Amino acid sequence: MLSQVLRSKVAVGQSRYLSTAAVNRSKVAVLGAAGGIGQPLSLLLKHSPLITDLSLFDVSPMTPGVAVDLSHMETRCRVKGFGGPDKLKEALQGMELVIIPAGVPRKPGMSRDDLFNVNASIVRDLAKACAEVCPKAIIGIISNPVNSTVPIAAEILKKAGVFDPRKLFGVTTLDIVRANTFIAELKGLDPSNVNCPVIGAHAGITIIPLISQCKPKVEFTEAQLKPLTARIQEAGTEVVKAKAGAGSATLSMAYAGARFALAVLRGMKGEQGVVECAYVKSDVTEVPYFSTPIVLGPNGVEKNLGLGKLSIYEEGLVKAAIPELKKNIQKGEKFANQ
Ligand SMILES: NC(=O)c1ccc[n+]([C@@H]2O[C@H](COP(=O)([O-])OP(=O)(O)OC[C@H]3O[C@@H](n4cnc5c(N)ncnc54)[C@H](O)[C@@H]3O)[C@@H](O)[C@H]2O)c1
Ligand SMILES: O=C(O)C[C@H](O)C(=O)O
Repeated sequence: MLSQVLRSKVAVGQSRYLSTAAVNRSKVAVLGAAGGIGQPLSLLLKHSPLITDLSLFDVSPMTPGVAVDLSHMETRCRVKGFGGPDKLKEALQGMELVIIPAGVPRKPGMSRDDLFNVNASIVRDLAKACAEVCPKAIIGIISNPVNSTVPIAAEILKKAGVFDPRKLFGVTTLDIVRANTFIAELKGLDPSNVNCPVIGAHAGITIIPLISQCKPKVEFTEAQLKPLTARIQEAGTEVVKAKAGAGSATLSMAYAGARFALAVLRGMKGEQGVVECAYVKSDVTEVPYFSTPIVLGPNGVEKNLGLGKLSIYEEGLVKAAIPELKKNIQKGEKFANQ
């Protein structure tokens, strides 16, 4: 069962998961819900007892059809579909958590930054609508380039006077999912028992796996560590190449997006000790947005757990990432304020 797969990573214990589900359930919107990520992500969310109402929005006219399709699943969550730009505000009414996978994906040869020209304005407009209709909602942004789209959304929310740094997240969960999987493959472990923090952000060298902090503890020689780090950093490109022009990761991203959304909901409902790495407003390094492990609480970020103890190799990775990330952030902020 899908919920069991997610549960092993998303819940501390089954009884806690079920009792939380019984008393507290929530309203969640997916913006970009008819897309390659949006559809399987909505499927996984519809499967969760943590959600009462799922609001599916996409500019595509097929969105109401996606909602009707999902609504036949024998789970309690109600699903509504909203297709077309004029339906956006209606879709956002009363939402507590908004997950945004709207936007174009990469083709072979492109960087995530090459998506900026199209996706920046999509995220800007969706953030504007959230600021107006559901200003207290927690927002999780999947749309690339995440390193820049999160600062764009932050600037838009600031302009509207509703920015709460605890409530805006760039979704980097897929990097953790990949790190866990690749480490497990190399060490012959069950990936569902591996937990490797991945910090920084979500593009190339800004993706920084902290293998020295992996649980259970794993040892690699430097000759093994470098290609493993590079594989985690370039895993998105591995999928883009394999899909040969048909898009980027959708199914593993839907899994990761659901893992993230359900963790946020568990934190919102008061469950203690829910931790996910995510790209947030941060003073942990010299750049204003940085991904680190975050304790999730009723208002989103409860506590930033920071970098932890880094190996010398990992310190080098952080140092190399900062100038690139700084440029990505400034580009997003400049766009939003022009
Ligand atoms: N953060 C991550 O780890 C991660 C992982 C994979 C993909 N992504 C990114 O997610 C985005 C979506 O990827 P995909 O494969 O689902 O693409 P897709 O093209 O399959 O789907 C995107 C959907 O967004 C919709 N859309 C476009 N403009 C919109 C708007 N203004 N409002 C609402 N919906 C809109 C489209 O109609 C489409 O249904 C891409 O930018 C991709 O790079 C991020
Ligand atoms: O690689 C991409 O373009 C999509 C996504 O960011 C990923 O990491 O799979």
